[in-house]
Amino acid sequence: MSFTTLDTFQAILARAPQANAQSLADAQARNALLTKPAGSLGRLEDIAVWYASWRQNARPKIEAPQVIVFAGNHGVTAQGVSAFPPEVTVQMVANFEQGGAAINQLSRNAGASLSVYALELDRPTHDFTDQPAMSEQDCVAALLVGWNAVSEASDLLVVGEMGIGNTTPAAAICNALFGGTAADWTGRGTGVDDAAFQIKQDVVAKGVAKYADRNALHVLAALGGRELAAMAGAIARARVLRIPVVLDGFICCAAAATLEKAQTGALDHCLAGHASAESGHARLLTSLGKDALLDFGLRLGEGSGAALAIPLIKAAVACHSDMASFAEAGVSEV
Ligand SMILES: O=C(O)c1ccc[n+]([C@@H]2O[C@H](COP(=O)([O-])O)[C@@H](O)[C@H]2O)c1
Ligand SMILES: Cc1cc2nc[nH]c2cc1C
Repeated sequence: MSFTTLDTFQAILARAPQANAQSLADAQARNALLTKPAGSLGRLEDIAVWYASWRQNARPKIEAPQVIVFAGNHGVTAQGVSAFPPEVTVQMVANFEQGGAAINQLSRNAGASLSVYALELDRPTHDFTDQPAMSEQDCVAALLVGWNAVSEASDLLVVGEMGIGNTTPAAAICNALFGGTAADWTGRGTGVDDAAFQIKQDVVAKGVAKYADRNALHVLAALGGRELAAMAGAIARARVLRIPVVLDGFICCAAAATLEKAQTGALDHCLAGHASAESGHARLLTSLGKDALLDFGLRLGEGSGAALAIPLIKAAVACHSDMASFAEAGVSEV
């Protein structure tokens, strides 16, 4: 299964598998037998049952989490919307490859594999205040990088990104998809000063005025970037493979939102790993109906907040699958 146009990609979303109702019921039944007062593991119980329903297994394990970081460059940086120069994207890719970035440590800590895909860094997207950031063909190519990056052997997926300037396309996508004003969705990203922050809001408003009337996947092409499209492609492939996904911060969730807008329920296999400090992320999580697992004030990207949540999800599944029942342990029930 693959695709060559945004329409055929959208058709894949429409046919994607749902959670398995029988595994959900079986996991709920198992949860009720475990040696703990009913409900005493709180959200850990909900996470484990949800995970079981996607894996079609009432007693699942997490043994092969995968973290994938996609990197892209953005023509819109010419407008002065980031606190850092665009060369930092390729420099950070080298840092990922040398093991020196936060995501290297967080992936290792979580027992996850890490792979990095640099998407045509020497060919930035177009400045969307001038013309669509990507052609349909460019967007499909980036979606396919993400689609093909997901390992069939993975049992939990984190997608992250690196791209100087990419909080601007993320804000523009959110504004186009969910309405409101540019100020509702625009934050300070890597830490822009007041003057650049004003420019950034104007840039977002300009892009939204041009392209907000398009359907969600065409909004991704016109206002997004290659690493955002690659994240969307990977999240969609994970759905087809029944691999649960942990969403990261503002940019990751903006990319994911294009799937949800294209096909309601397209993110049912996803948890929100954390609430980013980027203003706009809280509103985005509310719009997506997701409640973040962690709220640690992170605003790094790279998949860092989602990777930090992997051990929590592993803990939930370990309790669910490996605890003894009251009968097995000889513990009296009420
Ligand atoms: O994940 C987030 O919520 C997040 C919030 C702010 C910044 N970032 C990271 O910072 C970069 C984008 O910031 P900016 O200011 O260049 O648009 C990009 O590499 C992201 O990974 C990430
Ligand atoms: C140094 C640096 C590291 C990053 N990681 C993700 N986005 C980033 C942005 C900068 C500027």
